[in-house]
Amino acid sequence: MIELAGVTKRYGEKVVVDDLTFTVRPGCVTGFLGPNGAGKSTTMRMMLGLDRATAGHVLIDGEPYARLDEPLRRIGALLDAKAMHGGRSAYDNLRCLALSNRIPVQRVDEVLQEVGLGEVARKRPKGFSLGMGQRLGIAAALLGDPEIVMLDEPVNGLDPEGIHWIRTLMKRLAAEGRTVFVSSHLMSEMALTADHLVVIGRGRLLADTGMQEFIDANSRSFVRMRTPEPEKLRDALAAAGITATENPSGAFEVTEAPAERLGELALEHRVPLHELSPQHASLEEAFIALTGEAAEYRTGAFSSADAAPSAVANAPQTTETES
Ligand SMILES: Nc1ncnc2c1ncn2[C@@H]1O[C@H](COP(=O)(O)OP(=O)(O)OP(=O)(O)O)[C@@H](O)[C@H]1O
Repeated sequence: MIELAGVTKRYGEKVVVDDLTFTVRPGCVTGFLGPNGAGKSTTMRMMLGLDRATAGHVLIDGEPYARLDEPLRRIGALLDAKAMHGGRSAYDNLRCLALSNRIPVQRVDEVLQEVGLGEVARKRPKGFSLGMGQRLGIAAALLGDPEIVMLDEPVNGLDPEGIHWIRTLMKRLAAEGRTVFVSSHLMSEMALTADHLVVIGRGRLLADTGMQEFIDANSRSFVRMRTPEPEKLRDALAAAGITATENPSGAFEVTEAPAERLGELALEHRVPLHELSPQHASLEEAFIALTGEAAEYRTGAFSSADAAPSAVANAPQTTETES
């Protein structure tokens, strides 16, 4: 378990992590999301004692990282896959890590096999592809067989097979009762992997909630209807007291009634339908709706007005400007 209480990090005048309090629990995959520059890596570095918090504290299974006995056996992390010594073989990199952390050296072969680098164990990481480097970083994180695994953007550079592999690995680690904390910008991947989400924007906590609850709370579900006789559908809906919005392509969007009720209503009024489809928002839509205002760097293509109305209404206030 990882517990953060009031964790704040300032660089000069700039507050990059602002009073974060949340707990990462065992037995599930917790996704850590936030726009570029939100403070995710800084938070992870503070969890590992690599950066000192300006205020507040982080506890790893009840203790600060610095006080952990044999820390690699408690928490394994991938923060920067390029941190390996490029001139030393993959095997030697991990062997040094094992020896300095009193981890049996045979574990090196086990983890290299596990991440699919068994055949290149004697090769130097400087010749590795981005994906191979990520796998080696993950091998290092798993070396001590830790109860807590923390991965910063682990799918960076991985091909589809590699992405599938890391997803399966994280789910297995969580199913074994371990604590898995992972950051990623790939929303579709996160939606498939994480059970729980912690979302930050400009260093502040925006959400700490289950995956489905997050999507439900930050997006709008509706039923889309298309008909060649819009006048008739308008009348039928109005007669039933149901409000619909019509989008520029001519489709009707209804939030007030389920698809079953709308289908029956159309039948009753003899309105031909070309489409009757419930629409559920994706994690990506919910994420953009929640973090749009908090994004430090974004293109002009998105404004909060593009977000679903209910999504904007549900988002916490994040309108203060950065110092
Ligand atoms: N050593 C430092 N000195 C000053 N500012 C820093 C330092 N490290 C990070 N920052 C700033 O802190 C903010 C948060 O950075 P951080 O890398 O933690 O964000 P992130 O959420 O991981 O971003 P990304 O998704 O782009 O990796 C950024 O504005 C960054 O410029």
